[in-house]
Amino acid sequence: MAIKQLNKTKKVVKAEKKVIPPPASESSEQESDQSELENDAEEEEETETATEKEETKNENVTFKDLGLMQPLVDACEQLKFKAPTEIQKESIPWSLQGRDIIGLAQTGSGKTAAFALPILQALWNNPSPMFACVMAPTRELAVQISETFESLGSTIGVRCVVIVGGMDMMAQSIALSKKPHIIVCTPGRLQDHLENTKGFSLRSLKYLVLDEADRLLDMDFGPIIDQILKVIPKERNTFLFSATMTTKVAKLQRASLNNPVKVEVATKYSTVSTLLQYYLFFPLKQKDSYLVYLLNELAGNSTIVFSRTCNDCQRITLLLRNLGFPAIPLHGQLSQEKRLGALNKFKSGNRNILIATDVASRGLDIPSVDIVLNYDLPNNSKDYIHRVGRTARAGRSGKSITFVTQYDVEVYQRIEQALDKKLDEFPVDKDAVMLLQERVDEAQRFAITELKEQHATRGKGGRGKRQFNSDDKDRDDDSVQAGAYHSKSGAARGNRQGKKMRK
Ligand SMILES: Nc1ncnc2c1ncn2[C@@H]1O[C@H](COP(=O)(O)OP(=O)(O)OP(=O)(O)O)[C@@H](O)[C@H]1O
Repeated sequence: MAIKQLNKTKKVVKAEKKVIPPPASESSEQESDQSELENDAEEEEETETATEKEETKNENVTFKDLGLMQPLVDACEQLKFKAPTEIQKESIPWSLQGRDIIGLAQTGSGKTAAFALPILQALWNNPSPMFACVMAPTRELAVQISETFESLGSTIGVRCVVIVGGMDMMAQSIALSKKPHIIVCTPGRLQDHLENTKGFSLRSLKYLVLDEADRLLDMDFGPIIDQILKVIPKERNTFLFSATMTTKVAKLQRASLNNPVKVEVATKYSTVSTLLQYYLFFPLKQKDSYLVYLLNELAGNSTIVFSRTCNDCQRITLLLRNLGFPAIPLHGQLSQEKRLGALNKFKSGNRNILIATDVASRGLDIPSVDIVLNYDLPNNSKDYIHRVGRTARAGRSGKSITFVTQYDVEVYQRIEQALDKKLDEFPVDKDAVMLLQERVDEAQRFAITELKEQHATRGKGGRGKRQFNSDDKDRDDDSVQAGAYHSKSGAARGNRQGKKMRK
């Protein structure tokens, strides 16, 4: 194979190279996981230096040229995919040749179809139940991947099932007994079925995909993946895809790849050129005022606000609703039904402000997202890349604004370092922000009282002991969207309905 030297800029590249050296010890693996969280820069040093690349020769490649059969070419056309994206161009021919793939490409660059299309073609050529298993780190992402398989495979009658936590085990067991072709799952629930569902096994599996592979191979999921890998055939194809692929040998070792082709369509922490990234620096005590100011300024845009914890997510939602913003929360302490409901409302435009934890940071494809606000800084550069990647997808434009307080400077500088660029400060009218402070403080006090009430309800062990279910339901109705929010905790709040912040 013709090979050229790695080009550090955003070039389409191709590589063929055995990347799996001998196993590392468990302890060194844990250390490396830890250091990855603590310092992204360290990982950079471990990037393989010998990776060999080749530039794309033909810019006008079609889906047909990649070797895809006509029904799949037709499906792409139906989805209005005019031409393959770079990662599709570079990986699909290898996948069709039966190679294992490590695929790295920017957020929103079409990685899902890059792994789904060759699997669907292989399924067509050799149909069998339990043909492929796709794992994803979040339930919402699993649902979305399944939808992609179904739309791309509609012309060949593919049958998919989604196996994720928070949903009824029995209904899933029944769905599995119907022998679907493709299982899209989160690892924990799949393991649960492998252990407890009679008659279910993955012994005939031909393809395993780890989407957001670096996340799936980390400390949280890794041990479960290890267990699953023990009970699936070694003779299979394995695809790893992510926008921030790990280069840690011990992690890649975990996936038991067989002489994989590494396809990189981006440098490690690159973001798309259509994404405009900004930061805002201010004292911590003004954080909520800045948030409210920005949401006012950016009213009409579809916005995701990322917070660090479920509690913060819930508090910010209540605060914004008290001020008349159509905000909806998405975090791991909501019931699964609520999570999917929130996502659907946001996707459909029914609510245009989603307040989310990192449960929404990876993989979710919501074309209409205009703005990502990092209310709290992400833990590391990888999470930053995935969060801001919820906008500016598939060639569209988008903006991200990251809040930086006096306590965040070090982490923020590490992110800038990883991005290898200095971001611009987002222009604001500071006097206008100051004018908001009093009303925001007041709304904040109400939000905190309300949050305490929610916690008290949960503590009593009623429905959804661990979840923000019932109270949240009260909030999440159309009257809230209209800003006509009525307080349970005092008439005073009702009087504030008129004080809407939105222009
Ligand atoms: N060839 C194509 N032409 C046009 N649009 C495409 C093409 N392939 C995929 N898309 C669309 O691009 C969007 C992003 O794709 P996808 O969700 O697979 O991105 P991704 O690379 O997996 O992103 P992330 O890293 O955030 O998970 C989707 O809406 C998808 O339908």
